Amino acid sequence: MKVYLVGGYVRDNEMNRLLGTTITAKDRDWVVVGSTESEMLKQGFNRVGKFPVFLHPQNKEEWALARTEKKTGNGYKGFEVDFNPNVTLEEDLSRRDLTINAMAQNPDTGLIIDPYNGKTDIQNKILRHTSPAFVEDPLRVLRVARFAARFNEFTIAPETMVEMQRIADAGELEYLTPERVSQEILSALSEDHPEIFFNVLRECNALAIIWPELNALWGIPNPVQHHPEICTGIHTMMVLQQATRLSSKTTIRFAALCHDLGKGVTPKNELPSHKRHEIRGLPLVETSCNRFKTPNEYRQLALKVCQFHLHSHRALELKSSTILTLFNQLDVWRKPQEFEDFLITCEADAKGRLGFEKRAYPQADLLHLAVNECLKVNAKKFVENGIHGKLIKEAINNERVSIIQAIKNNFDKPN
Ligand SMILES: Nc1ccn([C@@H]2O[C@H](COP(=O)(O)OP(=O)(O)OP(=O)(O)O)[C@@H](O)[C@H]2O)c(=O)n1
Repeated sequence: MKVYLVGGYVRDNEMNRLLGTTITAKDRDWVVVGSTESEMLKQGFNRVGKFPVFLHPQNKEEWALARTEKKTGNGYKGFEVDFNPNVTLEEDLSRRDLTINAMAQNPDTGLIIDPYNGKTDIQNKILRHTSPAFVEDPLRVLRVARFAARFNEFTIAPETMVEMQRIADAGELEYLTPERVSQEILSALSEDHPEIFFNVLRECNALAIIWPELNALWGIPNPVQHHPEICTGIHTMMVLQQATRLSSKTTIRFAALCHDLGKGVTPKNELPSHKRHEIRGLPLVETSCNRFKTPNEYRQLALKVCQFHLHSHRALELKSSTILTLFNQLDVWRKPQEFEDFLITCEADAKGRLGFEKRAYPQADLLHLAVNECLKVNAKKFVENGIHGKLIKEAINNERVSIIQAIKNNFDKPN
């Protein structure tokens, strides 16, 4: 039997060598040629997962028998896998998604085995599918989009884009499980250019299937004075970029994507105005979160940003009592960190507009300061002064409103 390093580990190291990048290569994956399941088990490997994949008994690295795959049904599940010991390294590499992911390395000599010219594609910064087997796994449409978001200087080969469109148009993406789609989306959100992920999915007609509520935003106009970029889809991508610049949290980036979903359902006769889009957006955020089974913190932040982002933008003009109501609605007393994330997302919304990128967002400073000062007010002082029952809450609220008013007085109104 022979073993080779494969996949992301080889790709990342070759990128560093050929392009001078400094990617920390992830865990090592191995492919085993000329062996069998029983031989692997005899050597102490443990079998994991559905495919002939094993874990090394000591270091727990993944070792997989070389295999070929043939599609037998729709979507991701219908596969016939052949892992007989005669499957060659080249055959195994040919079933892999992209040429840059289809290289192997001999661990003894360091030699790179590169039958599909992955090195050349790295040098030319091209994401190119390895073989016709690409279409056999629809998840690859999302993977390519994710790699485009990660390696943002790379372009997708035109012939690969054609294959991606073909997969989307054939309805194959509908067979992907929500878990796999969600995993790809959340991991794309942690890349440096997540907006590229969504733009690529749009380009190959996949976004309409994967996330129709988001896709609906392209072509929906906004009033030009607030949105020189006009299109809500373009605006949303700009907000995502700003959110990415301001924070590494994927919850914030997800909320940025969801904040204007309501604009996609504004009645045509009301355009380009979007009254009540914050409320109209709420069920669409819920639908999106249900579909992707997002963890609760994603849903909570996205709903709050969707409903209250305009309140944040208008903070300098709002009455102090309205600001206090906003704080109560946002539950800032119990969730101060979520409130910070809310403010960052609102700032991203304000800056994610053509020509507005460098504008200050004093609203966040005001609200941030106001919450911190309001948090210092507690019942103790009022109890000591003989106030009881319901009146305590009222006294706390009154004091908080006065504090907010004093802070507002110190803030300049925007021009
Ligand atoms: N749908 C898939 C998933 C994986 N692979 C192959 O399996 C390897 C390992 O997959 P995985 O660990 O999921 O991804 P990586 O390419 O290592 O990328 P990442 O850094 O995102 O984990 C890939 O390089 C690729 O050769 C594939 O061809 N098609």
